[in-house]
Amino acid sequence: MSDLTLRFKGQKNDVVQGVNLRVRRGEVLCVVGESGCGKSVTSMAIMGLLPPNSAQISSGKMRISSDEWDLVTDRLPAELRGNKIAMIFQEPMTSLNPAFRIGNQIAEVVQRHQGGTRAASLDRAEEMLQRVGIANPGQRLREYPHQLSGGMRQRVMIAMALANEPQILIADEPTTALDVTIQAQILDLIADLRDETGMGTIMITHDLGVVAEIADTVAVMYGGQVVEQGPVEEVFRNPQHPYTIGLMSAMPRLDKPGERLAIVPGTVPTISNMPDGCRFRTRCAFATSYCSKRPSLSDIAPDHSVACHYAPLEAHVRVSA
Ligand SMILES: Nc1ncnc2c1ncn2[C@@H]1O[C@H](COP(=O)(O)OP(=O)(O)OP(=O)(O)O)[C@@H](O)[C@H]1O
Repeated sequence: MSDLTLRFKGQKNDVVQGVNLRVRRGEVLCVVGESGCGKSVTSMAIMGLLPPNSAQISSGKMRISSDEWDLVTDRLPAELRGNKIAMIFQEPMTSLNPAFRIGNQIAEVVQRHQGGTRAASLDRAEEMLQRVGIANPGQRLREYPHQLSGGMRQRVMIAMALANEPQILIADEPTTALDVTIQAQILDLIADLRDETGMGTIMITHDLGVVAEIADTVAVMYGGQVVEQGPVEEVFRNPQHPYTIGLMSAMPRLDKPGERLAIVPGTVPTISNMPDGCRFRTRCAFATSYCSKRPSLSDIAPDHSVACHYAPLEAHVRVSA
């Protein structure tokens, strides 16, 4: 996705500004940042799920292999949704309809994209339930969402999202509401499916433990902008944007998954109070008047880019950040 910029009606600032995200086949890109930094809005824009009467997209293009569309004028084409790109949410009931048996819901999605008989789609639904680790899938097919536990509903939603082997999976905080054991199982499942099918995954999370466990690349968002992006080991080892350095300074240890982002001093300005230029400058210990000019995301190493006029930061600055 390139150059996504959007605002909500009545706001004088963009809530997402010039965001580029790229995920390759078989890779997991984790998008991290404090609450309200625009992670979910970005994924909803990709999926064409923002309310058209209140969200105004002023630029943005999507490309999945040879399919390209303009997010300003076009919504995600229905033939690609669920087929080339699928999304799972924190709350599975966003995707599941309480009134229908889960087998019928998965089969419906399969038949819509692959055609074939009802019986074949139900077979595929059963296979997918098995694949996501649900015991007695033949029996579960006939149950309604409310008959399943939260963890099972999450698996059903994943089964449904992956039934047509999408090339891109967007997962918005898929494990936040789950207990640690189920969380680990779901992450393993996503990693297995990525390895098996080569899908690219964009995972939105607050949890640096999840990032350390599953990400190949990471994009750090602040105030609706990507401020740093790169391979996960590189960004963890050598963070360069003062915001990323702040997040990492109280970095949870990799053996303690489940810890949330560190608190960076200060609060994110509201959209109407966002400063011009670098949006982090009101919280940045190193800001100068030059920072009222917006820094572009520039490479400081292969594949590692940072939106800061002063990157790469001198070592002594990074120690005191
Ligand atoms: N429909 C809407 N109308 C107006 N403002 C909205 C709407 N949806 C989201 N916003 C605002 O857009 C900003 C970005 O929200 P978003 O949900 O993308 O943040 P986030 O980074 O995903 O946060 P969280 O981690 O808490 O989910 C927030 O300030 C939010 O209040």
